Amino acid sequence: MSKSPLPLQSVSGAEKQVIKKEALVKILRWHFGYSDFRGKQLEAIQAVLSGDSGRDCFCLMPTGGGKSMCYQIPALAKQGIVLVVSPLIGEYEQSLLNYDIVKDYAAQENQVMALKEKGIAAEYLSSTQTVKAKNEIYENLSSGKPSLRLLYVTPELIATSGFMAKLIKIHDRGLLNLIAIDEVRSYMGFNSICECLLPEASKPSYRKLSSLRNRLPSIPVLALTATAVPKVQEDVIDSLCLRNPLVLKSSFNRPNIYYEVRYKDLLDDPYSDLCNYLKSYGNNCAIVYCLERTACDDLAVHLSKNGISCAGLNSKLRSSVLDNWISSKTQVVVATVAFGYPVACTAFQVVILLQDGMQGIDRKDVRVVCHFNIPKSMEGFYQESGRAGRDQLPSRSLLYYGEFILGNAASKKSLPSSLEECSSKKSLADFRQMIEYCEESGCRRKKILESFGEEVPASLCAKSCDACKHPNIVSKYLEELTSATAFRHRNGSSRIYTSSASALNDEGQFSEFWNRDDEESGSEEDISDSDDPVEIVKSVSHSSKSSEWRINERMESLQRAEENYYGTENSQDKKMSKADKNSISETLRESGKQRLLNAMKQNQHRFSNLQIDFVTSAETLENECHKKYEKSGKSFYLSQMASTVRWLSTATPDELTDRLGKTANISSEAVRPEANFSSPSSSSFNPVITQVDEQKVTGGSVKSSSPVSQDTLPPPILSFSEFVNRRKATDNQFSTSKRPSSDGVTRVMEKKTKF
Ligand SMILES: Nc1ncnc2c1ncn2[C@@H]1O[C@H](COP(=O)(O)OP(=O)(O)OP(=O)(O)O)[C@@H](O)[C@H]1O
Ligand SMILES: [Mg+2]
Repeated sequence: MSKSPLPLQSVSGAEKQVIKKEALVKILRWHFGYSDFRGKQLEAIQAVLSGDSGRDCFCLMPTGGGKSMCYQIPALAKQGIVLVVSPLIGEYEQSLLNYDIVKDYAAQENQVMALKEKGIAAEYLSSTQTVKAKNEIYENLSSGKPSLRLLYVTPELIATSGFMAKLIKIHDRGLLNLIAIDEVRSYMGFNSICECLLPEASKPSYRKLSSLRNRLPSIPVLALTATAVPKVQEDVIDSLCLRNPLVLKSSFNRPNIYYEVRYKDLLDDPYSDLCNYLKSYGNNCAIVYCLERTACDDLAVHLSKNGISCAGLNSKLRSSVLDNWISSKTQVVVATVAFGYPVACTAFQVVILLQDGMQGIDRKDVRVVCHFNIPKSMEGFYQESGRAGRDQLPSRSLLYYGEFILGNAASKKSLPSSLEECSSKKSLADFRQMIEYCEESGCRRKKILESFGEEVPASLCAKSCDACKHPNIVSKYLEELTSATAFRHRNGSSRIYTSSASALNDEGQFSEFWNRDDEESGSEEDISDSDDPVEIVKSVSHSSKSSEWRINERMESLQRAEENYYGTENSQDKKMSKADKNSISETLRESGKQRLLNAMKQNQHRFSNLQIDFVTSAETLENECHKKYEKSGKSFYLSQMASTVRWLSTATPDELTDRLGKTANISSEAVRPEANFSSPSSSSFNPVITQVDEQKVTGGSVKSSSPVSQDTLPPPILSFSEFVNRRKATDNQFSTSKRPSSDGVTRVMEKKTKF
């Protein structure tokens, strides 16, 4: 299917300066079949086509807003070529960070294919193309009358002298119309984070984009981005040397997306919750983002088991998975989330594709985008959730909020400290916005838009987020979450997870889940929100003054939560009057034990050398959860059970032994050295829980299944305040300079501590 461009004279308006709307709409209809321009498209197009040499333009439009059209129409409205620069990781960053980078760039390929299908002459130049294909493109460019209208290139190519020389030749022949720099945020985000560490000689190629302006001063530059916080906007204009650009900013509001957060801690089983959610959307298409590679795999298994057709993405499967997805054969794609910027997106091959590739892949009917883990930044979240509803039809963004990780010094490798500091500051601030999005009441949409500097009334949302639609329910969840957090602190667990070498799971990845040992040994100086040790290296800071305030804030809020908890403990009588309503039936307890037992069996490969009685151990852990319920209510019990099940999926044998030991003072049947329970035929896998009665633990430890009697209480576990104070004391012993007495947090802790 080939369409010849419309005769050019029909687009020249009577006024020489601006091409008339009607002429441009004609082109739009002829080539793309759309009846009119959207948002600021027309203004952008008219700006770059205005006058003799066009005007620079910086166009901020939401994901799916139709940015591509802003350079595709100019390419068809004027003889000559539009050069489109799309982001790709540079060689220098590759070698610096030693990442395994996927070099081909699906977005470019995809756009070019779509244009060709419409009969528009477009090509891309990338390292994945054959020499023959590249030569054909160059031949076309140097021919008397090139047929090419759009040429997509990477910033790396722009930076090469060979390509620049060719470009100048094209320009000198009067054939270069416009330079469009798409997804410009990617360069600038990277710039902001990492620029400080790059030696001058190795400045990445995106920095050399400014040379386009110097070498080709008469060609208008159109910069486009879907997300740009005000600071980034300034960066873009400066770095690209835009001259008096027309800045066009559309609202980032995506009115057709309903935003919702679900709290993992309050869910019985987030996996089934997600399955049910996706099922309720029938055969519609969805994307699920995960933090960890293993979580992707787990989720893919869960979804498949539940009859949801899905595919995880990895480098080998990538093309076929995407093909299937684009052609609607696969309903759900489970994807690993990226850090938000290309440099950090490359730990897994799939990520580049997701972050950048997905941007160009124009599947419009994604109805649900789910984040199974908290994204690293609002920008990333916006981009990813923005994959939903590009056809403007009602769609949903669902975020499962759970725990996050504090990385400690042990996880830091050998990145230059300047990088750590730069990336840490930025990532902490970014991450904080996401926590606020999840943990604060109030309109979610407003929070998203405010993070991009847009002031909007809450009424804008029109009840299309959970906080606006069900404010009471959301407040209740948040209250429960706060109490659960405090309660778990009282009982030795935390929603903040310190990560260290021991928190690495079998595959060398960081667990999302709490590690009790780490809490005592870990440093609270660093926050990492990464799924990969290499990423963590980048996202944490050694000296990390920048992260300290975050930690301080976090500690204070946890301490407040803890105090709330003790406050409510005093009014326990009042609470207990609701006991009936809150009561946990024996059936629920039995099913809880079964769940724990199943979780142990599922993870038996990790515990096979640990000679423990799974049935008794499950009972012990359930008792622990039940004991907590007695104090605080059913939701705590459910929350504890859910998090224990999740914890079992990542706990190391030592951690399990330790927890069982702490919980039940076990020295007896819960850990039986003589028994080998690694075989499925072993009696330890007998699922009949009632038999546990015969295996009661004696000798001062667990004596009965439930309820736990006073004399079987586990050894006391430090409260959060005790923990902080003990840390403080230890730190003071080592060095007074490490935690000076002027430390605001320490003083706050001292003042507030009740112990
Ligand atoms: N004026 C228009 N009328 C109707 N549909 C349009 C119009 N302009 C663009 N579209 C369609 O909207 C969809 C999104 O466009 P496009 O891919 O250019 O968005 P984008 O802003 O580049 O998004 P992203 O940030 O995800 O790359 C495409 O299918 C495109 O064909
Ligand atoms: Mg785009």
